[in-house]
Amino acid sequence: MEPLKSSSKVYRAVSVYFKRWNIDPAKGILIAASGGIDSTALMAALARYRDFNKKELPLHALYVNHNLRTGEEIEEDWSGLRAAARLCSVPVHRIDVPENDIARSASALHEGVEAAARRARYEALDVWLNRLNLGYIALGHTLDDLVETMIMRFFQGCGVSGLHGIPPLRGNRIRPLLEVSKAELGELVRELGLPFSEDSSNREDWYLRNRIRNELIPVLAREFPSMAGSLGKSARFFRQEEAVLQEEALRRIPWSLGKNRAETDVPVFFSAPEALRVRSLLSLIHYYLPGSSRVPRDFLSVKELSYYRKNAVLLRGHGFTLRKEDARLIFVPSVVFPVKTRYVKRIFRGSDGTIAEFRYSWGSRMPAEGHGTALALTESSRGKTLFLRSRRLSDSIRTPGGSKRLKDIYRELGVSEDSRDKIPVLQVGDEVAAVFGSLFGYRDVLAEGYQDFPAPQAGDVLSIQRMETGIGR
Ligand SMILES: Nc1ncnc2c1ncn2[C@@H]1O[C@H](COP(=O)(O)OP(=O)(O)OP(=O)(O)O)[C@@H](O)[C@H]1O
Repeated sequence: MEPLKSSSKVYRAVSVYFKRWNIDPAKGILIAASGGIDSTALMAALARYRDFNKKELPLHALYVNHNLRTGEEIEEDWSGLRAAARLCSVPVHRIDVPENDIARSASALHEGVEAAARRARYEALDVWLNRLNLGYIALGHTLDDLVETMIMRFFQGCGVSGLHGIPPLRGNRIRPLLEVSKAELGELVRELGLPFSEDSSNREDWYLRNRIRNELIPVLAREFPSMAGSLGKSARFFRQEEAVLQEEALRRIPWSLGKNRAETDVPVFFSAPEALRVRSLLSLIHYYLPGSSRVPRDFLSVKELSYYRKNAVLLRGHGFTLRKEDARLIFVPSVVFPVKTRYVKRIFRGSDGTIAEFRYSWGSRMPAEGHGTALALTESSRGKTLFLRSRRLSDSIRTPGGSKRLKDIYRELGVSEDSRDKIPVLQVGDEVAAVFGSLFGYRDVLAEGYQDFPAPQAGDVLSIQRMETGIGR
C-alpha cells in the first residue's frame, strides 16, 4: 500500500484507542466490512497503522451478504469493497446468507429483520475469527452513532450503563473509531480515493435515528457546537462511573457463580440500594450471556421484588429468571444457543421418516456441551427450518390426543423450574417439534416410540436443509 499522505485524526485515533484499551493488534484483526464509508475508513486506518508501524498485524476483512438488498446492489457493494481492500492490501472474504434466511429466522424467533441480520453477522464474524485465528473483530461505529444512541437512550429512559451508549470494547469486539466523526471518515476515504457504497441501513430505528440526525442534532448543535465531542466525553464519564458502581455491586452482593446458575442471600440482595441490585443483575447477564446486548427493561421492576414473600420466580427477563427459594436468591440464565450446522452430528433417513441426532452446546459460559440425543422427524419437517431456542411460556406441543402446553407437561413430569429454562426447544417451521433430552416431543415419537423407529442408514440423504438457532426471545 502506498504510504498515506494524510496523518489525520483518524490515524491517531486508532493508536490512542489501542493504547487506552490495552489492545494487542498483533493478535490479528478481522474487520467487519460492509463497504460503507465507516468500515472502509476503518480498514484504511488499520492498514495504515500496520504499514506505518511496520507491525506484524494480521488484518482481514469479512463482508456478510445478508441477501436483503437486490443482487445488483450487493455485487456493487462487494466489488467496491474488493477494490478498496486491494488498495489497502487487506484480504477480504465474503459470506452469503442464503436468500430469505434472515426473514425466516426473524419471523420464527419473533425478532426484527435487523436483529436477525445482526445475529447472522456476528455468527459469521465469530466463525471467521476462529477460522483465521485472529484476536479481534473490529466494527466501524463512529462518534455520530454514539451520539445518536445516547440521545435516543436518554429520551427513552435508562441508567448510566445505558447512557454510555455503544461500548468501545466488549469481549473481542473493538470499535476503534468510536470517537471519530463520520465527516472525518468521509474526508479520509475520499482523500484516499477509496470506493465505498452508500449506507443502506435496514435498522428498525432507522427513521427515528434519521430524524435525530437530520432534524434534532442540527438544532442542538447550533446551541452546543462541540456537542458531539462533549457527549463522547460524557460517555467516558458514564463508563467510569459504571465501573465504580460495578465494583461496589460486586462487593455488596457477592454471588456464588456456578456453571449454570448463580446464588446469593435474599437479605443481602435486598438490603443493597436498587442501583446496585440492577447493576449486579446486569453483570450476571454479561457473564452468562455475553452476546446479549439488549438492556432488559424488566429491571425497572426490581424494586417491586422486595414485596415478595413466597418462594417464586420473581423476575423473568430476556434470557434469565430470578427465583427466590427460602433465603436464597437464584439466578438462572436461559439457554442461549450459538449452535450452528456443525452441531448437527448426523442426520439419517429411515424408511418412515428422518432421525436426526444432534449435539448442542449451551451459551459460551454454560457447560460446554449437552448430550447427543435422537429425535424423530416426519416427512412434513422436510425442507423446514429448524431452530433450537429456549422455551417460551406460551409453548405447546402436538401430542396424539391434541395439543398440550409445555408448561403442563413439565409440571406433570416434575421438571424443576431450573431445568425448564435449560432444556432446549426444537422448533420445526412454526411448530414446537421436540424438547431435547426428552423424547415426548413429536407425535411419531409418541406414537411409535423411539426404539421402534427404523434403524438409520448411516450416510443417508440429508432431509433437513439446515439448522439454525437463536436466542429464544
Ligand atoms: N454487511 C456487513 N458485513 C460486515 N460487517 C458489517 C455489515 N454491516 C455492518 N457491518 C459492521 O457493523 C458496523 C455497524 O453497522 P450498522 O450501524 O449498520 O449496524 P448496527 O446494527 O447498527 O450495529 P450493531 O451491530 O452494533 O447493532 C459497521 O460499521 C460494520 O463494521
